[in-house]
Amino acid sequence: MPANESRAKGVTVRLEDVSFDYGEAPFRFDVGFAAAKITAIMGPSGSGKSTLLNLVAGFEAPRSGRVLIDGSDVSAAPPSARPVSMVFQENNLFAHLSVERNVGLGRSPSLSLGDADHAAIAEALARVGLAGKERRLPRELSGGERQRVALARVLVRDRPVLLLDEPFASLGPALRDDMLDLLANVHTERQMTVLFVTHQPEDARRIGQDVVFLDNHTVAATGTAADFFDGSGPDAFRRYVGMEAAKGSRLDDRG
Ligand SMILES: Nc1ncnc2c1ncn2[C@@H]1O[C@H](COP(=O)(O)OP(=O)(O)OP(=O)(O)O)[C@@H](O)[C@H]1O
Repeated sequence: MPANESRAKGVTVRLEDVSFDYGEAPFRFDVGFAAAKITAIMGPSGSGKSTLLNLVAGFEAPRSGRVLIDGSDVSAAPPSARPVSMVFQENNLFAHLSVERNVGLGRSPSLSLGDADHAAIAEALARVGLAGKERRLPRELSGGERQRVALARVLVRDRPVLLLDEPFASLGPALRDDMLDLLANVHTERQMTVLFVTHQPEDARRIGQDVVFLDNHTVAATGTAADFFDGSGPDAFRRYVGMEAAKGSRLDDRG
């Protein structure tokens, strides 16, 4: 994209007295996310992290309350009408489409792409280190490269809010570090508002500016990453991080 073309900067995201349920124990979220920051969303398995992202993305609708993006009520808007991109742990790509076309979907869902679109796609693929792999199919890429394609699609889509649901969880530690660096650099350039679900305290600490900690289908604590990680974070969070660290060391023992 030419330097003078305007880019979407991060905007605030707010769940205002949102309630939701899948027919069982209800969720309740009343929480705001600062514009242009990376917020790590953490919490035990089943606490509601993916559900929260799905409410922001529009894959689920609140029973009551409102989802506000940049102050506008998007509660009734379908996902495609929200200024949001989302990257999942895997399966972000269409298996039968080339890298280039998978990224192109971020510009045009019908893949009607003009010269400017092709230039933006090439720039994004170069940015994530995939120049030369445009014609490959997803199965011809490594797991890390597939997540880079998903990130390139986010870049060409250029929405002000980026939702990441454990995007690097299936990658090994070295690759994960590379992806975190790439994400941090892209965030510095684009300044989008990032909601980043992760089970890895070290990932949250490395790129998170704020932390939202969920427990039992609701927000148990919020604060800056510095507050959470300097030892003064909430008790429930310290217990959770202790449990995750213990799990990690058991895995290391096995490896
Ligand atoms: N589509 C669904 N239908 C019914 N129940 C669901 C559905 N999706 C999630 N749940 C339930 O809602 C609760 C919260 O799930 P959610 O995926 O939001 O948790 P999470 O914090 O992201 O967990 P994890 O860390 O394991 O990914 C869980 O008890 C889950 O079983």
